[in-house]
Amino acid sequence: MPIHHGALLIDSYADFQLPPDIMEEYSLGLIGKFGARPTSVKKPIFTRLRSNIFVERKPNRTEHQAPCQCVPPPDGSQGCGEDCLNRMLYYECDPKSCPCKSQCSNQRFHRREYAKELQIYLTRERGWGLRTLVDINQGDLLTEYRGEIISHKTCEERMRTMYIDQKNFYFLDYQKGEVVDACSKGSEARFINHSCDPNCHIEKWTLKGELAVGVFASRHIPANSELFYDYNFSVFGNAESQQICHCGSEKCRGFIGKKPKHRSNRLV
Ligand SMILES: C[S@@+](CC[C@H](N)C(=O)[O-])C[C@H]1O[C@@H](n2cnc3c(N)ncnc32)[C@H](O)[C@@H]1O
Repeated sequence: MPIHHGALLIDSYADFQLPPDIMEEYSLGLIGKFGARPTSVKKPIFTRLRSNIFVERKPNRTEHQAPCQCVPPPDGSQGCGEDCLNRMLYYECDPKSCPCKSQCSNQRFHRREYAKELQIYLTRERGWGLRTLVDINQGDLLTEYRGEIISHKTCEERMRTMYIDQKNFYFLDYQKGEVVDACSKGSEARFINHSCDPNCHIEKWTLKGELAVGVFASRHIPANSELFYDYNFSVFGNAESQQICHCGSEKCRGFIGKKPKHRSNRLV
């Protein structure tokens, strides 16, 4: 480019929109502005993933999901509602074969219909948390919990080595024998804290032969509320190291997650 043209561009103003990926990271506060924090507190560092990484095996890739038997509503409204066979079984419809075509409402992960205005911010007693800046309706998909898919054996190994000094844990059960590890690579869902009276819950949906782990609103969530789900999944570490819960709800059980039954070092 001729040098004088560069100078012209620098001096001129033009509206532009950031690419969707960068815009998403900007609105989460991962770049530029960031939810309120003292200057001494560092931004959490992690690699943001757009899909899970399968560390020890190849992902299943089933291209075709059996079509449901829904009929597209003749008035053009959304199809594949509550009585869609795929929806009832927690399968997303295949965009190529769903009879409702563009009217299908059962492709939320595929279409990335996540909450638009989530923000990572520093809480008082729970470290970083995730909140919504807008009202959320009951049943809405908020975000997807992504990370590295590893076996329980690798998870235990990582806990003994890589994560030995970790105070925060970012694991979620994926399927039998496997865990989503969002410690160093994941999505904003890794910042969702535990509550004994949560406003969100986890649902696992099947999409092209693999699971998508979604965080859904369990009730109406007003703007500026922190998001929580119940970490009722696995026990990490031993009884002595079990973490005290600061969810602040009247139903608080005192500890995060399930109470360990015995005092060995174990996962699950
Ligand atoms: C998945 S991370 C959530 C994000 C984390 N707060 C952070 O700063 O990155 C889980 C960790 O957050 C903290 N945490 C989550 N819920 C909590 C709660 N109700 N009370 C106290 N700490 C909590 C615990 O240290 C837990 O191991």
